[in-house]
Amino acid sequence: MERIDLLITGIGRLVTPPGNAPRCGQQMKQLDIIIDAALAIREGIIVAFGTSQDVLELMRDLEVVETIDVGGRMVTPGLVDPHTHLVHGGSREHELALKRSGVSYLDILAQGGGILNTVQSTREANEQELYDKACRSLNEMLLNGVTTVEAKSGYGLTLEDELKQLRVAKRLNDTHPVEIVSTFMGAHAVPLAYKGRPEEYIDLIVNEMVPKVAEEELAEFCDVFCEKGVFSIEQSRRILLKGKECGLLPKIHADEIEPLGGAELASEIGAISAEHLLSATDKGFAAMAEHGVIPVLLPGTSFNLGLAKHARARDMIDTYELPVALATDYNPGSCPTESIQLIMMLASLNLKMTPEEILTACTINAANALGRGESIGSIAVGKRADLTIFDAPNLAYLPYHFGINHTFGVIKNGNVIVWDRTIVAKESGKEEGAR
Ligand SMILES: N=CN[C@@H](CCC(=O)O)C(=O)O
Ligand SMILES: [Zn+2]
Repeated sequence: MERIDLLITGIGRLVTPPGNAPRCGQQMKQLDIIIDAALAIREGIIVAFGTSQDVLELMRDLEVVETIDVGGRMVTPGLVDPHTHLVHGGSREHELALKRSGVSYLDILAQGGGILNTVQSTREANEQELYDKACRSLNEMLLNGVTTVEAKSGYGLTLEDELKQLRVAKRLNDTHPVEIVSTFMGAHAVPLAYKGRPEEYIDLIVNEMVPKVAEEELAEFCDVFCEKGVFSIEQSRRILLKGKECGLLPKIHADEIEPLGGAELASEIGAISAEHLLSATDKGFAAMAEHGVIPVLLPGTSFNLGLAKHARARDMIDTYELPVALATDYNPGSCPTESIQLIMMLASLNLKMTPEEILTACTINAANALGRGESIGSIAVGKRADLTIFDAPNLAYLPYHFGINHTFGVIKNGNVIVWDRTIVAKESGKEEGAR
């Protein structure tokens, strides 16, 4: 008799974007909704879902090992956070007064603070300390309903310290229920030791760091902070093309503060995504649409930096038909929050995205920004059983009732990891190293 490992019943509302591909433009509003649903899982994979009546009929002759009733709650695909700086040492609350007095983000960096401050704390921390701190953040993300998280390096800025951050990310992936996707970001800032000699630091990145990270298979992506006073378009191109040559797919922090042309560069070199984009131009959006670059928007960062300007999500969706994704950008400087639900609220408030677009942006489009559209990001037969259970009557309730966590439960790889707002299991079905 065929076996079902977990049957989920009592789903008041099952909500998912359809398919595996990035959802562009008006497609972002189109979701599949099943009222009074059930879902069946075998070996971590969704094998059936539909109305309770249909699924229970299908289950009639099968051996069901475990059944859970979610009490009429709403179920969506597990949320995906495709842009974070998860692994780092220290925190930067001591810069708050400076920020509030009007000193800009880039000026704090130029004075040796900001990112460089966190570089110092990260270098001073050992792997266990970095692991423990990141693990606490990851637990917060999980409790918020997130099942996959991208994590960038970029607070080491020496070969050894970058590898240290990436090894911590790998260990988190091996031991924590949430899946971690690693990005090498040695080009996050020019370290103090190379002040005034950025080309020499870029030589180090290109000649030593990128090949070593690729050889040790410590990252899938390569990212650069392409910004005035940080890395120029030409420098970013050189680093990202080297990454691509070594098998690290390009991502880019693009046009966040100044319209340098990062969106155009992302298009030219075939980046999977371009992120931030507050100052990106129409030319940049058109190029991204032509080359299939996914915009990853980070409304928590513009909010926390107190900027009047926000990413032009409506133009990206309505005019350029881009597949917008959303992320926390969790980091100790510009966006110290793990809460994807706060980001959902800010996407509604400041980016004017609809609840349907927001769910699409946090699931299938975010999954595609990590090259994982085939396996996660939507509820479909054959996809991984990563699900979030919300204590909310409908999707609009999430950005509407803000400032609290609506996640009741999380299923990862078919295992119940969070139940009644509590982490109840430490394993996600990972084969190696699960705690
Ligand atoms: N903009 C560059 N990097 C991060 C901030 C990192 C930091 O301030 O520590 C970001 O994406 O916002
Ligand atoms: Zn970032």
